[in-house]
Amino acid sequence: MTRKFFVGGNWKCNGTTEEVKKIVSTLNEGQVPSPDVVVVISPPFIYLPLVKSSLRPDFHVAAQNCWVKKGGAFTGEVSAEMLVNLGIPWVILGHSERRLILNESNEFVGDKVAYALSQGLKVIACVGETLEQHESGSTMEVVAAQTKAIAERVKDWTNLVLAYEPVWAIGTGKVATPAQAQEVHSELRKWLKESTSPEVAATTRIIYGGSVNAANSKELAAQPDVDGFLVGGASLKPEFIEIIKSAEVKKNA
Ligand SMILES: O=C[C@H](O)COP(=O)(O)O
Repeated sequence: MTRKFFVGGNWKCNGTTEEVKKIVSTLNEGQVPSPDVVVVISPPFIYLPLVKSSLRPDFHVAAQNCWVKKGGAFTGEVSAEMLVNLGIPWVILGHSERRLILNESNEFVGDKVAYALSQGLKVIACVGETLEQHESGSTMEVVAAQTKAIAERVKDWTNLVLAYEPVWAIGTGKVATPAQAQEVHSELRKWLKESTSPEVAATTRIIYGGSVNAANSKELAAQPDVDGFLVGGASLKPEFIEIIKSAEVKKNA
């Protein structure tokens, strides 16, 4: 069963209009093996229309969050319906920066994932352990609990990509080794097989995020259970094109 390589660029809360135009122009000029890789660019909400209208058509756009249910009197929120209305196909949910800084619980993230999928959005759902949890050996326990909250609410995993992002590797320059990433991805796939179905386990893409750059992406991509990346800092730089090209490693695998 082939899982199409997936590379997401999460711009987080970065960029001015001028910078956004520059990054998009670099992306538009990049030579990438597009039929073999799904590329999804996730700018802040305010730049979604600009990026959507100027980005090359073979790359897709994602929001970085959406509200947990139908819109209404929820000041400051953006609903899944609004994203659909704007023609935004993807949304990132459960990023550790939201789980930890904004106290989004496993259940809340699970509810968001289920609602966004029900509205027709495709979801990149993030899971991952903190440094403390990593050092105490509870990585799988944490990641399984986060994934369980999603699995309890979602039956159809077709439009769901899981991003394993160890918090200790995010923005720190301290990337998980290929072996560490492979171990968690493989355990997570095993968990999916036992807790959902063999088909979901075989077809769901599990992508890695945390200090991915052009220098480490090929070795990470070579791991059998690493189906792509969610890239933060490096997605704002021209090297993002090189990271996308690491999809080539899968062809030769
Ligand atoms: O969503 C992306 C991750 O948080 C990784 O960020 P980073 O590549 O800057 O470490």
